[in-house]
Amino acid sequence: MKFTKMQGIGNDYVYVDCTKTELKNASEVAIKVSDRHFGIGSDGLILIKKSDKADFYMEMYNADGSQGKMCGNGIRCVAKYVCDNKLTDKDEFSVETLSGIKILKVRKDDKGLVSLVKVDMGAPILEASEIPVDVNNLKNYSNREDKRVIDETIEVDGKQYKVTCVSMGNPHAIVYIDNTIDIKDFPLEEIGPKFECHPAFPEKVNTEFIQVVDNKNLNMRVWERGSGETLACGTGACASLVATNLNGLCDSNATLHLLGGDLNITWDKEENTIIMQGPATTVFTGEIEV
Ligand SMILES: N[C@H](CCC[C@H](N)C(=O)O)C(=O)O
Repeated sequence: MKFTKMQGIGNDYVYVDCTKTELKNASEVAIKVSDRHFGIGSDGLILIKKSDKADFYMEMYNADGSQGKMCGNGIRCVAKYVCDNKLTDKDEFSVETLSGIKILKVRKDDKGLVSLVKVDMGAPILEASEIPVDVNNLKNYSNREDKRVIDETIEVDGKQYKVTCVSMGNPHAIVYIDNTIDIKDFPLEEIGPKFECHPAFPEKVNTEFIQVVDNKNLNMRVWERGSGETLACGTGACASLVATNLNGLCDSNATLHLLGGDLNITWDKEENTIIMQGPATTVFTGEIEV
């Protein structure tokens, strides 16, 4: 199998061009190639396919073989792949995902290669049942009229946390940590998995831990459903901007500072859509027996 290894601010995936050939057992292949010792090493596998509703189709798998419905860092790399490999000559095009069709705009460098990608990530989903969140497994859910989950209480491993939940086509729980600690010292490996599999999240959850630096800058670490800690999560950055704005802690545009780099996120309230802008990088190409 020919592949291209790419990363979006350190969130790295193995990309396979399936516009002409099909890949069987993608879930098993995702587990194999993601292994950082016995495989290529990645946060998962992304297949680029033809679509009859958009210019391309992105099929995404986490490192544990589970299929993801949307991947923000991944879709930026899909945009770079299809342009740099001349699968399209457009600078603006659409990519179908399990969470709907996304519109992407690329910026190219002086060699004609994509350096920056702007993605219209669509509207944030805030109603508990659509995220989904089972509010019966939150502590004293406030029974908001709008059925949202904003600054509610969740008990994880006997400790209570305030949580705000947002879907960007995939579920996210956002938790705020105070600025007295260095975010790198937060015990993510211990707490992340307990959020991921908490009964409040029937489809599991991606969990972002946020420090509010000021109303234009947020520090973020993330424990991803199906992949564990990643250096960045595009949908998570979008969900975190929305959650933090809903909690009155940041503007509708902010820079998310992740371990792997920065993402600029805007919540266009008029259109009610989230715009994400960030880089996409090709690391190497290769072949592997699968
Ligand atoms: N783990 C996520 C998919 C990858 C999302 C992330 N890598 C991004 O950039 O949005 C899920 O199962 O919902």
